[in-house]
Amino acid sequence: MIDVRNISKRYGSTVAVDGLSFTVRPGQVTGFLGPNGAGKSTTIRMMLGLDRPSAGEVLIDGRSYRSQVSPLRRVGALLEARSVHGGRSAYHHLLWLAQSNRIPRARVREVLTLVGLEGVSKRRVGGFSLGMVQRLGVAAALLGDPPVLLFDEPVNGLDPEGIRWIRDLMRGLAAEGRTVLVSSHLMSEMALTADHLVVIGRGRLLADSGVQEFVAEHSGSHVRIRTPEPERMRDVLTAAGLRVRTAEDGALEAYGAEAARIGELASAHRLTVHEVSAQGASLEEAFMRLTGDAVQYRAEGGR
Ligand SMILES: Nc1ncnc2c1ncn2[C@@H]1O[C@H](COP(=O)(O)OP(=O)(O)OP(=O)(O)O)[C@@H](O)[C@H]1O
Repeated sequence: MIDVRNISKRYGSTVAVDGLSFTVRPGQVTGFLGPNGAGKSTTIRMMLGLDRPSAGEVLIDGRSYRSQVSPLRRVGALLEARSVHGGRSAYHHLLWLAQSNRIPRARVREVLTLVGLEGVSKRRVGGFSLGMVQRLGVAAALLGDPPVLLFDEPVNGLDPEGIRWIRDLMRGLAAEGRTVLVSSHLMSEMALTADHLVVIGRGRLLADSGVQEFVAEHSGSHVRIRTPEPERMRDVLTAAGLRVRTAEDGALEAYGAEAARIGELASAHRLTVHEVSAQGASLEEAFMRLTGDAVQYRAEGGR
């Protein structure tokens, strides 16, 4: 379990993370979502003790990363743009990591097989494709068989097969009871991978909920109604407990009921309708709406 307690991080006048608190629980994939520059990487770096919070603390299974006795056995991480010595073979890269963390040599073969690199383990990493480098990064994260795993934008630059592989892997790790946190700026990807979402913008918490709840609360799906009697229609819908707003073109938008129910209400009150249509909203739109202010601020404030 990861316990983020009121952490903040300033870089000069930039507030990268601003009083952030949330908990990442075991047995599920938690998506850590936010637009570019929201503070995801900074938060993950603070979880790993690579950056020190200006305030607050992060506890992993009750202790800070720095005070873990065998960190690689407690927490595995795949960071963005990781640098691997290009002249080394995959095997020697992992062996070096294993030996410096007192992890048995046999585990190197195990993780190479786990990520499907056993056939190329003697090749120089410098000649690896992005997908292979990513698999090697995952192998390193799994080396210490840790109960907690952090993945920072793991699907960036991967082809569809690689994306599916990472997704299945993360779900498998969570199913084994591990704590899995994965950052992304793509809502659509998280909807397929995560069970739980932590959404941040401008370094602040915007949402912390199950994926299903998030969809129900933020998807904004509604029914669009065009009628020559909008006032009366609005009264009928409101009386039936629905939330109604008027769109820019004068049509009504009703939230909280299916199109069929609205058709029935109109018919029961002898209201003429010219259109009753269900309007789905994608999760991506929900995410954009939620983080819109944060992004706008960034565009104005610049980096
Ligand atoms: N070392 C640093 N020095 C100065 N500013 C930094 C540093 N690291 C991050 N920042 C700033 O902190 C803010 C948050 O950056 P961070 O990389 O954590 O965001 P992110 O959500 O991971 O975004 P991205 O998806 O673009 O990586 C940004 O405004 C960034 O410019």
